Amino acid sequence: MSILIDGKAHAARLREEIGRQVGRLRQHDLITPGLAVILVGEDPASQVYVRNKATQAREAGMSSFEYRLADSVPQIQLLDLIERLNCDPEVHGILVQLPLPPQVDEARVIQAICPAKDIDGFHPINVGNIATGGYGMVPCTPLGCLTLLKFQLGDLSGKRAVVLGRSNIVGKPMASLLLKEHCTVTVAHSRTRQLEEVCRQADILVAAVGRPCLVKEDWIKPGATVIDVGINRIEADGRTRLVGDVDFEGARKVAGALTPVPGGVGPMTIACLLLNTLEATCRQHDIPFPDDIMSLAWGSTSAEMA
Ligand SMILES: NC(=O)C1=CN([C@@H]2O[C@H](COP(=O)(O)OP(=O)(O)OC[C@H]3O[C@@H](n4cnc5c(N)ncnc54)[C@H](OP(=O)(O)O)[C@@H]3O)[C@@H](O)[C@H]2O)C=CC1
Ligand SMILES: Nc1nc(=O)c2c([nH]1)NC[C@@H]1CN(c3ccc(C(=O)N[C@@H](CCC(=O)O)C(=O)O)cc3)C=[N+]21
Ligand SMILES: [Mg+2]
Repeated sequence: MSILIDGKAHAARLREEIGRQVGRLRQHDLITPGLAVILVGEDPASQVYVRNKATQAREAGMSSFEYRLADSVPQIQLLDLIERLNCDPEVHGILVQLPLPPQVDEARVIQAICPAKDIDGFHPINVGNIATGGYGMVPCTPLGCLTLLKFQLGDLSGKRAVVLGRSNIVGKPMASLLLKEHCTVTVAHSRTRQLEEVCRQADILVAAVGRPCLVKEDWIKPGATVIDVGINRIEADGRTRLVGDVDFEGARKVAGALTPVPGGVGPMTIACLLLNTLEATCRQHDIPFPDDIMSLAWGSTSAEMA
């Protein structure tokens, strides 16, 4: 049986540490980190995430500003709001929940966000800086995955990593981060041939495809570390249930360690969003922050703790 990587517990620890740092900022520097979240439309799942983000931001001592816009909102109105938030000194981080409705140009909206306040790490300036080895905001979901991987495995150098999915918000930045950690990285997607064989090579398998239970037991190399990013709502026995992109019951027979859904990557995504907001706040006020923001995320690895 494999080790269960408890993302929920990790995220709670990380949020506590963030809360302490926020307390310090408020007391010594009289600054309260502020997070603005924009939600367009009424997608129920998105509403849950936005609510969780706002609640957890407040619990960590941050200010949270929520903007709910109608599905039919004209693009110019969204761009105007972003411009206002860019100039607002009480807002240190801006997140626009994706996807956006068809009348809105997603790339245009992302580029409107001031890169220093782009806590999602989606702005081309941040993407480019990360890809070329410089400083940039790191997207929250891949950062959460990397944090869990480093906790579980310590040094990732030389490991074979397979990232399943190539989206701008998960797959591509995940591959970029793993490469930075000196993994040998393969990115697989819907056109990949012999997908199962490719996956079976992986010491580290990150699944981010949005296909319920796609990854089966026999796609996994025995002992591999499996990170399941997928959040899929399925109907089973007349009720909806949340499942990942990995067949959990099968995978736990062969994997060395794996993340559950729920309780794995999801909570880490939100904790990393708060971490990015804290970091953005420090940078905007010229307050020193640990060079390696990860040190806050993984104070100690499981190997060190054992
Ligand atoms: N836990 C969290 O915090 C988060 C979870 N998610 C979840 O992660 C999943 C992925 O999200 P996202 O990256 O936005 O998804 P996208 O739909 O943007 O991208 C999916 C990727 O998977 C590939 N793919 C789809 N089907 C297959 C298949 N059968 N075989 C191989 N590759 C396939 C696609 O290939 P191609 O490019 O060729 O089309 C694409 O690259 C979703 O379930 C989403 O809900 C997302 C963000 C955060
Ligand atoms: N600009 C932008 N940034 C994002 O980071 C972003 C986004 N848009 N659009 C949607 C996806 C999805 N996402 C999740 C966040 C938390 C959970 C989460 O907390 N999940 C809980 C369960 C929550 C539930 O019950 O639905 C868990 O896995 O345990 C899931 C998914 C962030 N995303
Ligand atoms: Mg997408």
